[in-house]
Amino acid sequence: MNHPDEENELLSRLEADMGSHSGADAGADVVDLGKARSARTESPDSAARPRPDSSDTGGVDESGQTTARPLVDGPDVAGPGYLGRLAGAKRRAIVPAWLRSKAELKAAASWVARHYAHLAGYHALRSPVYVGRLALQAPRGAARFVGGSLRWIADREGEPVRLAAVRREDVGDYLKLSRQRDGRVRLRTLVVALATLVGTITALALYVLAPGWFQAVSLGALVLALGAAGGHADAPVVHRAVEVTKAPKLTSDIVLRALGALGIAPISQAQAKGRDGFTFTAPITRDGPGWRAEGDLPYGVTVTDVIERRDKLASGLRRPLGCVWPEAVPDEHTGHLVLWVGDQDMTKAKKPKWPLLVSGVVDLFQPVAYGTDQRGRWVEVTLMYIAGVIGAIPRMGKTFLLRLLLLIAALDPRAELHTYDMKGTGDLDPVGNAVSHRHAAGDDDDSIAYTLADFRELREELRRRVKVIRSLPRDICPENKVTSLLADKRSLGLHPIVIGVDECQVLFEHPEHGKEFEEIATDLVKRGPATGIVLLLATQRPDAKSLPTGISANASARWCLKVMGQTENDMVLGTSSYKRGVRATMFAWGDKGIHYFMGEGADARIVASTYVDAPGAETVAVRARQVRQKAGLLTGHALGEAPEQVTGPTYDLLADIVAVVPAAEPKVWSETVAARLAELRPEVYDGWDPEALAAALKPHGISTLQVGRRIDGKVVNRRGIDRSHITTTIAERDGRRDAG
Ligand SMILES: Nc1ncnc2c1ncn2[C@@H]1O[C@H](COP(=O)(O)OP(=O)(O)OP(=O)(O)O)[C@@H](O)[C@H]1O
Repeated sequence: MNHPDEENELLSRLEADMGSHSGADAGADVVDLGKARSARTESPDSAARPRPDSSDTGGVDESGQTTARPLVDGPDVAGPGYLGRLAGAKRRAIVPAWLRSKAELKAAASWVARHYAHLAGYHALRSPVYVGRLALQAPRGAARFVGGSLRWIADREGEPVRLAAVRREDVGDYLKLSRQRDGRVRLRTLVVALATLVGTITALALYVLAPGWFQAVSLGALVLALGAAGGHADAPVVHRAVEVTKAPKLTSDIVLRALGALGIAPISQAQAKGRDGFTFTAPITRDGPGWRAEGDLPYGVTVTDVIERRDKLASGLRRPLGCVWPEAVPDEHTGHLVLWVGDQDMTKAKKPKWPLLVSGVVDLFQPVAYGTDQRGRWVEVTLMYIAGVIGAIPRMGKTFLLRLLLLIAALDPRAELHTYDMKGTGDLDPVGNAVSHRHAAGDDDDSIAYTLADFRELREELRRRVKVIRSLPRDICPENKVTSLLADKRSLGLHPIVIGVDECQVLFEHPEHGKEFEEIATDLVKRGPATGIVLLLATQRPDAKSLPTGISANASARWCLKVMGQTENDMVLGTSSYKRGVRATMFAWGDKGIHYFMGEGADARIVASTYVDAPGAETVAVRARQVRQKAGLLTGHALGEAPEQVTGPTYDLLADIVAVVPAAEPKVWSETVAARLAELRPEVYDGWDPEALAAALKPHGISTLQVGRRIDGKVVNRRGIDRSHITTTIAERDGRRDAG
């Protein structure tokens, strides 16, 4: 039988052959595939070699000239040489990863110890019941023993053969067998007589000589042995103490059976023809608490096709869905499948304890463990230099994940936290109230105003930081970004700022301030990471409205729990993630906290975030607060201080002027502008006169000028503004900002 790749190669050669003839008689060639195949089978590598005869390398055209057929297959020597192959070879780890992990070994050892301690306790408690049951079964055991011995003496096992000889009326055989039986019976009778004698003497000796306890033990052992012999197969005396989860060994047959059941045509067709439909490239091995199989799918089948049918794969493997994790290997071809089958469902498997739950602080510039992968190994995240997006359908663990990340941030005493729980259920309160510089919960007007004021402050802070970084000497700030050392220098004010917003769509969809929130958040996402400002946005409705594309496209860290469709998936995980097989749609409803994590240029990984409930979060936050208190780094909301800007929010004067002066009015008197501004935002502009406006415009480099207006036929000159000056200044400012 030909291998599929050989067949494909053959077909492409035939196509090439047909193509070469097409000039003379296009489409007229009839190719006998059967013959061609058998020719191919006879000479397996002949197709790859250019053949010398002219009929194969070309043809003869009408003018009698030989036409050279372009050779598509190279000469014999193909591919890298020995050294090249060695350089490109993939070395398997000498010590498997799971053996290198001390934590994993420790966990395994303690599981084994606890398992046997449980067994011992369970059976010790039930041992009197076991003894009673065995004693009850002992008479039956004794009867079986006597009956069995008598049958043995009488050579009952030979009886069927003797009867067969009788039926055949074969006198010779019968006599031979009878003689043999007589000899056997004599010998066995002797053995039994001797054993009975020895047994009786031993019993008598024990009765006379042995101490009482020894007699009791011996009698007990005899009764138990007879009890065990008298048992029924369907009524075991000793019951199971542990229902061991049946995690059968993953074999190649099981993998092939499961792949064959996926309904992927090329695999099914190959298997129907007696081939495997999957080529294992490495032996199936233990990998952490599970099995790992690796190999190539048939041509044209991608790992994505398998991931899409994860539920069918689980059915084929006869394992729970949470145990079955097909994955693509990023630097391999798209048909290279790694199948990891865990012993236990990922959601149910016991997770290691999060070390930060009980002790320790964090350096946000360093990676910090926040979850575990399918194999139970820690997955780390570096919260600095990122802008992150968390997306999921409701109730999958989005808020818990955001809170977990904020707890990590809280444990770096330098980090200034701004926490916004727009859902308003108080999920972020443990962090917010303990350590946050700014914190609000709910989507009422006060919370929105508070958040807006803070966002405006953050925008100013971002601008300040950009200037500070630009002004720092190269040797101190070589990469033009905040480093851990720079963050330590309090005089520079470049400490990490971590902003977490749950249900961020509330901000971006706000009828009045939505655009401004979007503008500031986009700026923070784009320029924040380098300046030490980290924005983490969580939403349960990842679409273009709730997560503006300027933000979702620029986020460098993405966490995607279960979502329902391709659009949401790609919105959170990045364009064409779904196509590449990174599909958070495959998570089951019960996969709470399980998500795809993509960050820091790394490929998507499946992670189960550490479960820290509200009391746990409170404990960690209290510890974080104590550390901050000691370092004198507790500020703002955590100290009970109200922000200064809430009652008098900062504003964008230039944008406001453009809003109130339409393009049809190129030049307007200052008093008109002031009146319109006061109408737009009375809390800010009420009481402004032309002088106040002129003073406010001065820092922007804009001065007022004489504007003449015809009133009652006379030209009246007053101070005013030229709208084009305002728009030019805005364009310059925004241009600089974008460029920055
Ligand atoms: N890492 C986790 N491991 C196990 N269970 C979790 C995990 N994270 C969250 N859960 C469970 O999922 C539930 C929902 O979590 P959470 O409130 O974070 O969801 P959500 O996506 O924010 O929901 P909503 O959209 O309603 O705000 C929690 O009550 C918790 O029991």
